[in-house]
Amino acid sequence: MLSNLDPTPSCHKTLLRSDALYQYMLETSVYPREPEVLKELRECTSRHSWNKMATSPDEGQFLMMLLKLMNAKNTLEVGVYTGYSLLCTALSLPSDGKVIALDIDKEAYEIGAPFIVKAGVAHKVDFRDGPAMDGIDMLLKDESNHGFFDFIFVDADKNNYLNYHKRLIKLVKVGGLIAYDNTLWNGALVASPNDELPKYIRYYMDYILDLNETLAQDSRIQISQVPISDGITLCRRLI
Ligand SMILES: C[S@@+](CC[C@H](N)C(=O)[O-])C[C@H]1O[C@@H](n2cnc3c(N)ncnc32)[C@H](O)[C@@H]1O
Repeated sequence: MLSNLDPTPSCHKTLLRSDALYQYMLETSVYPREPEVLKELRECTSRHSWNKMATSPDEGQFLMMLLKLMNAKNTLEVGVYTGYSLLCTALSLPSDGKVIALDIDKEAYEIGAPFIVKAGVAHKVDFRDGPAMDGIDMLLKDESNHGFFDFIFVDADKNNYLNYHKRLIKLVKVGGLIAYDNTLWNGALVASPNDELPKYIRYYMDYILDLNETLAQDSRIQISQVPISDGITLCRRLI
């Protein structure tokens, strides 16, 4: 199931970089180190109409670095699409690691699933079809999941990010990370009121503004907003 909102602009670069510089970075330090199976998944996804939603390869490389540095073992992903970030995660976990992956779009997940199998990491992936809020509430019901996750990646319905945050802060362990994607929202956060913005950018903009302000005030977390891709805010749980 895919949303009706217009996905026109590329989320793969922030306004901070020129196209040429971004291309240079991809060709010099990202593509040469991108595992073959991720490349194949990216190429397969590029034929899909909503391919701009996929996590960019530079952001994927960054997530893989983070997961390795943290020795992450138990992770949760909210918003899978065809699974680029999911496969980055599964490739970075130890062989007994697990990623629970929540999405309402099983059809998109199934496009990427063969690449997860090909990579030999399917045993680490637990895909759960359905609204992410239900999946998260289900996890919360079991107290053994509280403070269980090393890393949580959130890349789904932006209007719910703050509702997710209220819940996810209980699921991530103290010292663990929640990463919210698209927190620079294609640069629209600083657009002037007269600027023409695609419908879906305008629709979610206030939610992202609210999220950014709320995270900045939340004393339970340390934050770092990283201007990679469309912006990712890392929240390390402190208490
Ligand atoms: C930006 S894409 C995720 C991209 C993905 N991380 C990747 O690397 O390709 C957003 C995804 O969130 C999913 N989504 C949107 N609303 C959702 C909801 N309420 N519950 C679960 N998934 C949702 C969409 O189906 C879509 O696949």
